[in-house]
Amino acid sequence: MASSPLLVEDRQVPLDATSDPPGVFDGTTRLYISYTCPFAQRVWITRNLKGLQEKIKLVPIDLPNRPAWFKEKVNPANKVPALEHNGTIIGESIDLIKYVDSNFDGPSLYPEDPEKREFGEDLLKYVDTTLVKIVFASFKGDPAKDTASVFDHVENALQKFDDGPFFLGELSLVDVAYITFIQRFQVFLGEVFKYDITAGRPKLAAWIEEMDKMVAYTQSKTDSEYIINFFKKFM
Ligand SMILES: N[C@@H](CCC(=O)N[C@@H](CS)C(=O)NCC(=O)O)C(=O)O
Repeated sequence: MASSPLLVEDRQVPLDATSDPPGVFDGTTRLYISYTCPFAQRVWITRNLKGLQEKIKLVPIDLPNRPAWFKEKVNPANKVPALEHNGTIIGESIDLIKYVDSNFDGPSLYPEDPEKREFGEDLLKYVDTTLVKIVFASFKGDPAKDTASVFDHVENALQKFDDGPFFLGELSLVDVAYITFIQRFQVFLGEVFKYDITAGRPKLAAWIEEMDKMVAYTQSKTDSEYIINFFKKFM
């Protein structure tokens, strides 16, 4: 299992419409994020887990008041996460966590075992195409009922490999891809709907507990109050 580096970084003030751009394409590797974006958080955690705090510079952006140069010079899609590396910009969080894992030093976050890799690919597809969509849609309905199939899917997936508490046994990119949304859904559904997503799901409860031991992840968390207020817009 990859160990979490102990380095906890101070948060910088996000760049906004009044900020000058960094020296884009000057050879520095930069990860553009928003501190509150669950997609960007996946890449941030991957960078931390691999111990790349010195090699990949974090550039937080104030998305609601983002600088014009972000779209013009950095990411034409105008979204975070975006990674500036070797003269190019790469986006899309799932592609990016794989890219960072394969193209930088640090412990590997994807097992070699073909069975685990195949299962991992299915799970990496499922999270954004199914889980996130169904849970968001449930905010307008009855989450305890409407989300049962997806959280049961997660519970069952966590039972497949018994050589560790993580989706593929050992810690991998799959855990990183899921935790940023699962944490938010746990907070929001618990607070607003009084629905505990871990009730009757011991593997899910144990997995969240295990993830909470990793400073590479915990230092990237968004606070509960922000999550609750933001997700209320989707009700
Ligand atoms: N599919 C993308 C989604 C990225 C995304 O939607 N990022 C949001 C912030 S959480 C964003 O940049 N939104 C800005 C906008 O859409 O204008 C990924 O996985 O990276």
